[in-house]
Amino acid sequence: MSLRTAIRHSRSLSLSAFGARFASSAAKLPTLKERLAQLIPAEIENVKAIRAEHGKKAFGQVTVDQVYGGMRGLPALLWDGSVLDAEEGIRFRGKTIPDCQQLLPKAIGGSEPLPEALFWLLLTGEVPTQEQVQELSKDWAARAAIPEFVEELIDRCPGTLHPMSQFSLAVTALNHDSAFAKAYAEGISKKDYWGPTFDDSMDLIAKLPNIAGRIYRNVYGRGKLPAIESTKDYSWNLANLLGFADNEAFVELLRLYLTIHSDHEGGNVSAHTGKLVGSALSDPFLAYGAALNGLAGPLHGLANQEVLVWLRKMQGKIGVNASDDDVKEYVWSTLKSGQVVPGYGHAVLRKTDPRYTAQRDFALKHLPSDPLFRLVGQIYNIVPGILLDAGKAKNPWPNVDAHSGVLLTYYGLDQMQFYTVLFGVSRALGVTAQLIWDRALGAPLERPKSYSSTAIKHMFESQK
Ligand SMILES: CC(=O)SCCNC(=O)CCNC(=O)[C@H](O)C(C)(C)COP(=O)(O)OP(=O)(O)OC[C@H]1O[C@@H](n2cnc3c(N)ncnc32)[C@H](O)[C@@H]1OP(=O)(O)O
Ligand SMILES: O=C([O-])CC(=O)C(=O)O
Repeated sequence: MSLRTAIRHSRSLSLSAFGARFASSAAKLPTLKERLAQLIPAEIENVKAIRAEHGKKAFGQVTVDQVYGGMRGLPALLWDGSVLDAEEGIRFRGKTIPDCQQLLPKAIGGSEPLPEALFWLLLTGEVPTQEQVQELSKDWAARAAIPEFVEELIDRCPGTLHPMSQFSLAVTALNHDSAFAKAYAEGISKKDYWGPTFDDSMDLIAKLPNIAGRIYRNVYGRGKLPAIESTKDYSWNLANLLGFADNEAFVELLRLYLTIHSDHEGGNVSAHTGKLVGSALSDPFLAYGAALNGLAGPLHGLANQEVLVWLRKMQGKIGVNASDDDVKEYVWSTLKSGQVVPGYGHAVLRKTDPRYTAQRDFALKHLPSDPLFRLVGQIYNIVPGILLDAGKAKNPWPNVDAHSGVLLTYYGLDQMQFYTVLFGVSRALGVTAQLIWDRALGAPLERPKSYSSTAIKHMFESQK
């Protein structure tokens, strides 16, 4: 088959064609791994064709300011699961959040998308059937148990150790049973890397609820962990492990939460870290442990904790039904003391984050008169103007973290230090999806060039 025919062939295997072919016999629907195995050869050809045609073309200039400025806007990474537009926000394989809410399979009686479906979409670019999603839920439930020594490791952590540190410790320790590390040690061929990477990724995702639940119950004294239920979906099981499955609205919130926090293209700290560490052929557990350490920073995933801490401090200082003027004064005092307003601003986005909007819509539906939700809305009307007046932030609008904590708090999950763990459960979907593709496409070791300030000066002085 010629290159072009192969690419055309891969495109023609769109969901509809594929679905139609298998519609006659539901039993023949491929599993996620089988579907990936079908997609990989054509995608390898697709990438070859892109490189053959465009490989020597330039995106544009790299400026010295970009080197000093956190590489903003530098085109440097391949990431297939999602692409971020500064104005519109995220699209998962071309689909907006409202598209996903409409198109992805849901739980029976539910109205939010299932994160299982989002993972399928991220990996394949295709919307799975209800049945494929159910199979994935079952598969993850079957893989959910964590080794006893990891349970002991978590149990021995002092309650004062931040839940994110406990989370990253436990995820790193899962590398003990890595299929990829074992296969590599046994001399697996490069072309087969993706298989054990897929298996590890599925194990990792499946085990995160038990890890998160155990940390939550240990740190906050919530008693014994229930067993995973194999007939329930991933979010229900996570809610159950945390002790909130009785509340169907909370389970729906988790489904939405895990879907929208999963992926935000490749350059954010957690995604890029996972990809970078994976490029050394560290297995998915090691790569994701590293990603979690990045997510635990206050300018990234920890901002969801910081928002709630900040809101509570604000309420402590100016009361629960404060006037706009009091809120304004509090925001200015935050800025004047050299701190950031958590939950506002973004490295790429220049408009309100659609993940914020999705959570606001959820709040309007489920908790419209909650006082903390009202405060979040009040702040939305105040902070952007102040950040614009302050004149530094390039984006004065709220990001995803400005809204998540208020929803969790409403349902009784008010332990703010735990919030980033939930973010970490979700982000595993996006990071592992790309790790699998990276290994399938033979992505090389990442190793960009660095310069010292002296070298930069010399380079341009010698050009004068
Ligand atoms: C899931 C996520 O990771 S979403 C982001 C979560 N993080 C937060 O919400 C923390 C608050 N926000 C911020 O700190 C920033 O907006 C970031 C880290 C998200 C993005 O940083 P950058 O891309 O560097 O933002 P930007 O180019 O607009 O920064 C320019 C200046 O404005 C400041 N600024 C940006 N956002 C804010 C903010 N929310 N409050 C106060 N100052 C801000 C920056 O600190 C920077 O100041 P400096 O020149 O003194 O260093
Ligand atoms: O894109 C970013 O830099 C940060 C972010 O919102 C995310 O990772 O979800």
